Amino acid sequence: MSETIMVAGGAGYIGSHMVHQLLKTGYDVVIVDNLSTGHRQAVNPQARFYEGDTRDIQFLKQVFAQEPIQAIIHMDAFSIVPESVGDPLKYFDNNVIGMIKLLEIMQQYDVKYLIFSSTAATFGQPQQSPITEQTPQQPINPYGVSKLMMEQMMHWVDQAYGIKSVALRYFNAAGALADGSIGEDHNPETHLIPIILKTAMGQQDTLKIYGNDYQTPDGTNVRDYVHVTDLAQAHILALKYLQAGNPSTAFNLGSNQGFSVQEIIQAARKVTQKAIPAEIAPRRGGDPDILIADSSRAKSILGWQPQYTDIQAIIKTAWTWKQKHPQGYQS
Ligand SMILES: NC(=O)c1ccc[n+]([C@@H]2O[C@H](COP(=O)([O-])OP(=O)(O)OC[C@H]3O[C@@H](n4cnc5c(N)ncnc54)[C@H](O)[C@@H]3O)[C@@H](O)[C@H]2O)c1
Ligand SMILES: O=c1ccn([C@@H]2O[C@H](COP(=O)(O)OP(=O)(O)O[C@H]3O[C@H](CO)[C@H](O)[C@H](O)[C@H]3O)[C@@H](O)[C@H]2O)c(=O)[nH]1
Repeated sequence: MSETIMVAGGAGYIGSHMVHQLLKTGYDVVIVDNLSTGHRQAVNPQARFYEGDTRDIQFLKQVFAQEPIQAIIHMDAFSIVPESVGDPLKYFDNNVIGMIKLLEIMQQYDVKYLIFSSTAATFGQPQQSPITEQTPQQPINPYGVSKLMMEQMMHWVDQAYGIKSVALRYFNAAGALADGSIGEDHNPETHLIPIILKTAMGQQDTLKIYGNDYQTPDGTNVRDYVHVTDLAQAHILALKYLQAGNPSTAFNLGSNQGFSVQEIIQAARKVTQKAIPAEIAPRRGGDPDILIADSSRAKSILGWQPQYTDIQAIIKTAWTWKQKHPQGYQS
């Protein structure tokens, strides 16, 4: 019998790719999602879907009473940096309380393995680049703080109850399944690549570049873009790592390459063959200058081998999704 894995947030952008990858690998999948930022249409029909909120322990009990869940992949959270700066309590409420309730249910139902979507935002404005797992975590926005608190809870519940976990600190998730059947659709969209592609499609006139006075070669923020299916694969490897009896830990997941906002726009112009008008706008709140991952530990310990190493190839998958779904999901 195949193992049953719960994907919390499985109707979201990264979650829907996670579900696809698990099903393709032969796992049995349960999705829990309240559709607050996810989409019904992104729910894979081969998985069993329970619509509800992870902060609702009665709802979680109903799910766990019915499903033989052996591990949780915890992707449900709010994750927009500038929004978290304006409304920190929204982030502490959803992210931190959601984690407490998921850990409670794991303890009650003796579920031993947790793989968690953490983030580069836990590092804040790091003093070193690229960022390793040894780099101090000093978040500079409420989103990053909420994720660091969640990582810290995982440490203590391992000590107390033996719940084993891996925190995967993604850098900037990008791209879509190569066939363009699922992809990124947030409303409002705040992420750079989908907004660039909206502009390429003519759905907005001009792309705003949030600041060109950062401490970077061209003054615009530098980020490390990692393909969403490569991220999904890392979770399966992390689960196997825990099931082999290895200790709880964290890994940084990125491409080890940094691209400025200007460089991403240039790459997208090449992929789409569109002009993509852009203008400099004031800084957005909470953006660190440069975030680049050192993912060598994930490669050596998990055997993670990202398939996408070229930024244009990553953008091309997002463009395929956008061309097939110009208005995103219908529901
Ligand atoms: N997108 C990135 O670049 C990035 C980078 C680092 C980390 N992450 C993390 O990865 C995870 C997934 O990100 P995403 O971009 O796919 O976001 P997303 O908003 O597309 O997906 C999150 C999903 O969780 C669901 N959800 C949120 N709160 C919930 C709750 N309380 N109960 C049930 N369902 C809930 C939403 O409806 C949505 O389907 C998040 O935890 C995010 O913090 C994302
Ligand atoms: O219209 C836009 C949108 C974004 N940007 C810039 O593009 C860069 C990337 O911004 P995104 O919003 O795409 O991504 P973030 O780096 O803010 O954050 C993302 O990656 C982080 C990890 O690095 C977090 O985990 C978070 O969940 C996820 O949203 C930033 O410098 C931002 O200022 C623009 O200039 N114009």
